[in-house]
Amino acid sequence: MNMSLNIETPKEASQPTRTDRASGEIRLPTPAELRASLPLPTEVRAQIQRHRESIRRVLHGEDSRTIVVIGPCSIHDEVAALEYGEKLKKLADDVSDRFLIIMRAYLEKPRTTVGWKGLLYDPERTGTGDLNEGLLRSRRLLLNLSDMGLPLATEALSPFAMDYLGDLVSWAAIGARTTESQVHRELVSGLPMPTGFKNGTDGSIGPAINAMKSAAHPHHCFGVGINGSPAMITTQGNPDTHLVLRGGRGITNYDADSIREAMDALSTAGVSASVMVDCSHDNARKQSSRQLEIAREVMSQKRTGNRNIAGLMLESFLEEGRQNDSNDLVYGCSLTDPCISWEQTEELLRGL
Ligand SMILES: O=C[C@H](O)[C@H](O)COP(=O)(O)O
Ligand SMILES: C=C(OP(=O)(O)O)C(=O)O
Repeated sequence: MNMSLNIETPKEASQPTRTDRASGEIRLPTPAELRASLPLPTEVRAQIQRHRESIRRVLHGEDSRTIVVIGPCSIHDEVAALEYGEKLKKLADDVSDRFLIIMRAYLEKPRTTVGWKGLLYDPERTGTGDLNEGLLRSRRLLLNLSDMGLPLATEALSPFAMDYLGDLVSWAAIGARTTESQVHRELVSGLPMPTGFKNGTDGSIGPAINAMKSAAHPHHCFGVGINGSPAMITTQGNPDTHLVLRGGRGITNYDADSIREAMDALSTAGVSASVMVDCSHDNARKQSSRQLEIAREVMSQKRTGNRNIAGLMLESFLEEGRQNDSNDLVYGCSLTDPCISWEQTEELLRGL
């Protein structure tokens, strides 16, 4: 029996027939258009390939250094982000014998309910959103940070965003709220960079381990082609994923027993046993300075033999803490989760 569908293509473009609750549609550039207007220079492309390869080597145990994914919880002010990047680059060079430092350049924020969703969605934070401007400003910022020689990390939240920005990213995260989503697992399966899956917001590591298995596989999935048309995307499978322990439901999971348990579960599942500890989020219970003791505790576990601890994640900015959005913002202070200050960051990383 012939099962092929015979769908007649309309000869003339029909009127939009939205019957759902979406009430607005504004054209965006295609990924190819944005990349052409803000191109990645050849030497920066080669540098990003080298960064990704260095991260892979740490994750696969061929380099004994510790990855440190560090930077603001979210970027709301490009000038402050660039100032932070300059300081971080200098520090990264000074401690490069022990640490492979990657800057958090987080442009999308997953929200528990509602809130500002990041520079990519709403660069002026007016609540009206402007993805056209957000795409331009985000890509420009990533280009400027890359130009300093820093490897960059971001959360891959919208399955579309990586087509616009992914060529500038050396390490990606799938957040606690999306680790269980098939769409995100398909996305990671096609990403060219090492990627960490966070444990769920309830603290469970099972969904992250399942995500690693799924993302290692090829998938066929819905996507948007580089020229902007709907496409079936075939992914190759990503062999460079790992677990990120971030605590959950107010319970921490950075202690030696939790890490051992996680490693046992990873090895039973037959996936990479490398873990990264997120010193912030539920591990720090939203108290930024707790990140300092957590980082020290995890590094001491690594020094006393736990070689599978491949990395740390820290939320850090120029100023300590967080602030609510207002007309009178403190320069270099987070608008989302609380961060450690630059002084605390420098003292921690030089001292570890
Ligand atoms: O990392 C930042 C936040 O923890 C995450 O975006 C959730 O934020 P919310 O609970 O304030 O929405
Ligand atoms: C949102 C983040 O983390 P999580 O998914 O662990 O809440 C983050 O790292 O910015």
